[in-house]
Amino acid sequence: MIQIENLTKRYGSFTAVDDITFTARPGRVTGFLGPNGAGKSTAMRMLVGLTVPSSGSALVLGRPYRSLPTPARHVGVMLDAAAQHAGRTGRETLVLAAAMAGMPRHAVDRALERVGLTSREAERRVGNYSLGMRQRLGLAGALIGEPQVLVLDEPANGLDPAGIRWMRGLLRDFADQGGTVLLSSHLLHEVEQVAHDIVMIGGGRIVAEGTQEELLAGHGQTVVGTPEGERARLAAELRGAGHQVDLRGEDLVTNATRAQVARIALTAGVPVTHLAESSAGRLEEMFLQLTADQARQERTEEVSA
Ligand SMILES: Nc1ncnc2c1ncn2[C@@H]1O[C@H](COP(=O)(O)OP(=O)(O)OP(=O)(O)O)[C@@H](O)[C@H]1O
Repeated sequence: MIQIENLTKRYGSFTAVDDITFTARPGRVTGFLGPNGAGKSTAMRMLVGLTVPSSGSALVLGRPYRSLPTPARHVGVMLDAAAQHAGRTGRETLVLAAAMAGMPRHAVDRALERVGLTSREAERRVGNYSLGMRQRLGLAGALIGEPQVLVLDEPANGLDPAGIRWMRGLLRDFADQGGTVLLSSHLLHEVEQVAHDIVMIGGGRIVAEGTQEELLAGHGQTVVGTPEGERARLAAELRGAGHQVDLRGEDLVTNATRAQVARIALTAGVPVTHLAESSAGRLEEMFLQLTADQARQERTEEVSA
């Protein structure tokens, strides 16, 4: 179990992680999803005691990570697979990790086998590994202490499609055996494929949270186009009839069905220029919006720099 409560990190006047609260439960894979710069890595670093929070708390198995005795026996962590010592072989890297975790040497062979690195590959220097091999080695290091919890930052980075499928299976199996998995990703489809629960973060804040079914299901939304001058009136009529309404750019998006919208618009005498069922789920729309916002912000920062 991972419990994050009101966790915040400020760098000067900039808030990288802004008052986030969520729980990652045993037996489930929790996907921590957000565009680049959303605050995922900062939150994970706070979780494992590498960055000091400005406020709030992060507990793993009911305790701060730093107070766990032999943390690697409880929590497997992979934050930056590219940061491994390039001069060591894969096996040496794992022998060290096993020693630090107080695990016997045969744990190394078991970990190599679990991540699909051959003994021959394990004898090569990490500096000569592909990014995908480094990810496998990083995961082997995280698994070496037979932990109940995994904290993985972008674990699928650099893996080919077969590797991604393999990783998905491994993480699902880990959760099926009662483990807790928290993994971050900036790719919605990657998270969709593996996570039972999703926490979506943008600009340091949680913008959506729930089970995959709750968040990814099409929510029966209808997209309505009306002339600009009529939009507010139709929104008010829809809200008056108990429907939810969002104004998104030129469109009005509502949870009312097309038939309900048509009836209400007709009664109110509001012209409708188009009326369609939303093809994307709520999460996908929010995610695209977040990514677009982030890109806009980066462009603005570049211009003002
Ligand atoms: N030490 C630091 N000092 C100042 N700002 C920082 C520091 N670390 C992170 N940030 C900023 O905090 C924000 C969140 O960064 P973070 O690395 O947590 O995002 P992320 O969601 O993991 O993104 P990515 O997918 O690109 O790794 C970014 O704007 C980043 O520039």
